[in-house]
Amino acid sequence: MMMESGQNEFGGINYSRATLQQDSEPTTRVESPLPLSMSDDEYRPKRRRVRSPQPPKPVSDEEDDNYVPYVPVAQRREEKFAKLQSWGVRSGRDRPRKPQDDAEEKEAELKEEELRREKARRERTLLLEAQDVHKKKAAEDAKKTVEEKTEEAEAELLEAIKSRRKLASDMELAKGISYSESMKTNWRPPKFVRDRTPEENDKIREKYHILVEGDDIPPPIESFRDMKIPQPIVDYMKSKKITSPTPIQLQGIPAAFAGRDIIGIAFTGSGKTLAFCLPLIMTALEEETKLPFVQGEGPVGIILCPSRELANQTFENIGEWCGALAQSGKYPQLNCLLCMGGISMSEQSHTLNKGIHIVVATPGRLIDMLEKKRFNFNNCKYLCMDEADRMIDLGFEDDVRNIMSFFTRQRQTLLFSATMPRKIQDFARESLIKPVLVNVGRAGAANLDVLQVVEYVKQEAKMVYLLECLQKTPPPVIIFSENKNEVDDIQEYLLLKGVEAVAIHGSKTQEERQYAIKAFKSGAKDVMVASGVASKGLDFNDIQHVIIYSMPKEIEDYVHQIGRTGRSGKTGIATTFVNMNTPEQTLLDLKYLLLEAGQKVPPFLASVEDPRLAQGRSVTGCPVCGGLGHSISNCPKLEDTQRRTMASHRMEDTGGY
Ligand SMILES: Nc1ncnc2c1ncn2[C@@H]1O[C@H](COP(=O)(O)OP(=O)(O)OP(=O)(O)O)[C@@H](O)[C@H]1O
Repeated sequence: MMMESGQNEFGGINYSRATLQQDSEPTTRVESPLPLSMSDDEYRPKRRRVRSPQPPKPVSDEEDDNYVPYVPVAQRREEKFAKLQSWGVRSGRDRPRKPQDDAEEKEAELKEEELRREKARRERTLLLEAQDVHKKKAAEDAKKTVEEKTEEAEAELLEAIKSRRKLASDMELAKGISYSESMKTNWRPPKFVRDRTPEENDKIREKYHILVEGDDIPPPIESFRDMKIPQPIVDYMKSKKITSPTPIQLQGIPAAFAGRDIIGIAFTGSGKTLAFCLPLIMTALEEETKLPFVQGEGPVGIILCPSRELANQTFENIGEWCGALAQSGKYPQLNCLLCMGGISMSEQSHTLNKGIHIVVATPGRLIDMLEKKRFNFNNCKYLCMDEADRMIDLGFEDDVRNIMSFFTRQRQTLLFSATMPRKIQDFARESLIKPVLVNVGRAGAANLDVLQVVEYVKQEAKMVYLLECLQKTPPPVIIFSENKNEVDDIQEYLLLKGVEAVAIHGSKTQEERQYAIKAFKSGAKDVMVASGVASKGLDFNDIQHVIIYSMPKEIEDYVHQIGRTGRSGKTGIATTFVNMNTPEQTLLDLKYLLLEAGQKVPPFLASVEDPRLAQGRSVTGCPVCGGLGHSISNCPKLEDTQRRTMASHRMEDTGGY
């Protein structure tokens, strides 16, 4: 049915935006929206008002109604003069002039002239001043070095990408809820520690190369016993050769016990897991001791991990420590739930049917469980993110905010990683409450216990050379490749050559992934070929050798990959294959990382020149990815983020296809 514009099918008026605007702004011409199928030429609005018989003028209704024809000024003056004459009013023109009138008129004219000149003078001065400012700025710009100009441009770029929302739930952001004080706990350091002077504390930190930032930083404590950790856990750790805390633990654990939000950065294999799990176990123990949990209660805290493998590993660690507590007979049993894709929750119904103290989760499954109300966060007060830079970066940021929205009270937030670029650190600092930053070594630096060997291997020679390379050390060995198909090809080749190899990558089923990890961890298989999945946080026993078959674009990934060896004070080797397919910038990142770690730089890598040095610029780490070989303007991670963002916008624009 054809309808008149402005009318709906029931004869009523359609209050489109256009009509509403016309009502409120009668003098403004408003374009009516065109029906999608019509062009401008086709569209002739039908009006309900009766038109005048005159031909339409090319103006809008309002102009039409109020139209006053233009009369030149001179003509208007003449008409006014004629009108006054007809009323018998004598104008100045025919009135006899007195000398006094002439003087007054002259004076007025002079004044007017003076005012006009003054105005012109002022305008000229303003113009000159503006020109002066412009010239000065141009001169200043000309004086700036290329370095200064580039730095300015990069600062602008950094500022532009900084504009992300605070890491808090939408509700907290909307209601402007922000907490100013850290969480209160009952834990106190022993008296001899409390009595230390700040200088004494600094000396201890210096001894362990611990850098700290923040207000009222809790003191470092050099023994687990002095941290007041329950004896059964201390004994259990001893059985695992964990006798004294590592640097991240001796500063991180007291800070977490004191209820502080933490940004914890320490190299791969330095014991971060214990640093964030122990405080949660202690909190859960305290709550359980006060009032035992029953079905439907808990959790007290959650640990978020970016991958299923890492979640599973952390869950197993917590299970062992809680088991040690319960087996002592002196402490209650604490229940921990693993919440991740790929496992059925019915498998864990025995835990769900009791009170839950701790949840270890990947974001997606956790959100799903919370939405289904399988448990809630009414009593949850501890949120830790492992590999936090990965969690905050890219895809997981919104999931994390979503998870935060299930908290109904203040929480203690802890972020841990071996790599934490400045951009993420700044962002985290803004989002946490009075955070303590604990930094052991440069964020993103390689573990010094890993001997890094970089070899030039032609693309076509890689596979054959791999076999030779495997001879460098006894097993276990991990081989990393960036490409899933390549992972499969390498495994197939090794199997053909009689090497016991398993493979793991994102396209494998959960069972296949679990089988591969189990077989490798138990020593049943000598070699694991992996894509990025296995690089972050996985703790395999005594890996002797990591072979990086294809160098990752992002240097952070390289740091995590070589970090699968040389863990908990042991040494290991990492061999990396590069060739002319490796981007120059990646090579430069690698070169600086080797130099920083005091490793041998092979001649072909040493010859890669840094264009920034030719421009007279200094070498500073990229704030987005921490790479030392490039600046923010050509950061591969930023490019990747932008590509993904654009792709997701395109998906949204096309309704997800
Ligand atoms: N105080 C300690 N003394 C000796 N070994 C320890 C100590 N704390 C932890 N470990 C052991 O060190 C290994 C590495 O620990 P963990 O996995 O926590 O490292 P990480 O810092 O999280 O590494 P990544 O950054 O790769 O995740 C583990 O096997 C752990 O049992």
